[in-house]
Amino acid sequence: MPSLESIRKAPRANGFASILAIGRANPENFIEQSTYPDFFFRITNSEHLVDLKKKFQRICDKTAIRKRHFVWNEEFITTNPCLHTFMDKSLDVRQEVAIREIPKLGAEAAATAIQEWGQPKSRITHLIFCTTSGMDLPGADYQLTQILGLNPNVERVMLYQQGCFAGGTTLRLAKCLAESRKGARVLVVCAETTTVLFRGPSEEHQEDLVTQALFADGASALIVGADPDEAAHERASFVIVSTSQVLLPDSAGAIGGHVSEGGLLATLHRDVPKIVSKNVEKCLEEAFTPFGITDWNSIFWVPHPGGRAILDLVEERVGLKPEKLLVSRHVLAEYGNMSSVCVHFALDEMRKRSAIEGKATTGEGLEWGVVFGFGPGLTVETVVLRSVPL
Ligand SMILES: CC(=O)CC(=O)SCCNC(=O)CCNC(=O)[C@H](O)C(C)(C)COP(=O)(O)OP(=O)(O)OC[C@H]1O[C@@H](n2cnc3c(N)ncnc32)[C@H](O)[C@@H]1OP(=O)(O)O
Repeated sequence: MPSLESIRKAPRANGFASILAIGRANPENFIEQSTYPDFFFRITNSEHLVDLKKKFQRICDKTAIRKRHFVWNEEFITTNPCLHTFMDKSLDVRQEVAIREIPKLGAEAAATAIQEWGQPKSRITHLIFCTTSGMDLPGADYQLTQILGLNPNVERVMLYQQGCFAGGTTLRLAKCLAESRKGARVLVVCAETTTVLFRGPSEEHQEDLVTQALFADGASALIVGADPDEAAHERASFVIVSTSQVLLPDSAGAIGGHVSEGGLLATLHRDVPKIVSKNVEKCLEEAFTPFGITDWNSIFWVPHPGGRAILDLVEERVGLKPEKLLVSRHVLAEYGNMSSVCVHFALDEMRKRSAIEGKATTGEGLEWGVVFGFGPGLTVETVVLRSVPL
């Protein structure tokens, strides 16, 4: 009889978990941010709120967002008057769309990742599905398993209602799963939609205008596994070296989201950029001290682009060269804040740009890099990556 110790040890992977493929998807429908204030006030019958519209225009102008994609369209909003007001009962309408669209959008991103990976989907052993949109039982993980025809014995983890830091959470969990069993291949899917939080403007709740100006719809998918099978042409883009999660001091209530009959109401305190930027260096020190790295311009950067002001203040406080945050700024500009999805888009963008620009590695020619997830709590996920040679 084998000993318990040998049973425990035998099936573990030898190496670090790596990202073996990245896929993404956005709904076809998109709206340019320059036209969004007119559109938003028109479709919610709010054009009489002239000053509020001017304020919304000022906010949209400052977001540094060029366009955002949405699963919903004008007809959906105009035919559902409960979405024109601030807090009418609207959960059923929102749920119906989110429960239908989230698995579909996720499946689209997953199909792209599986295609790049080039392996039979029967090799997928685990699924992590993450969304802040449309809770259901069985959940979006089940729906995705059905749509893609994954093995019924795929081991699923469903993460609902985590918020924007969860792009990092999924990397942390995928690393644990991939390294815990030889041959494990983890499909990570994040999918988000604003269907849950779209609402008409209100003079009494002007802070919600920031939410209406920032968030957007999209999905990302990764295949994560250790010990790439070179004979089968598996190839890593980034190695996941270490992960950590922390709650920031004095940040309670800074970012939150409350679900009620009126949908998901996000709260974003004005000080979010200040709180995040004040704490980023400590996160970096804790994550990189074991590797002897102290020059934050010597690593590649993939922070969640939660808002332009967050990126600006992080850049200023850490003393980063302007090119360090270009990839995150690009994702914010072209897609808006897609919550958990954003950092995965940024990783995809980074490896592709690095290849096009003839850089030596997937991380802009650098060896080490960091992914930051920021979200409710205020929670920060810090993920240390190693790039791979191109
Ligand atoms: C959901 C998750 O889990 C994780 C997330 O990603 S949460 C999202 C995190 N993102 C944020 O918190 C947004 C960060 N903020 C920003 O990027 C910027 O402040 C912004 C783009 C919204 C505005 O840019 P800015 O440089 O601050 O412009 P500024 O001129 O100061 O503000 C524009 C208007 O917005 C208002 N405003 C800015 N931030 C606000 C806030 N958090 N709440 C309410 N109003 C706000 C200002 O009062 C100002 O109004 P007036 O023009 O009437 O004076």
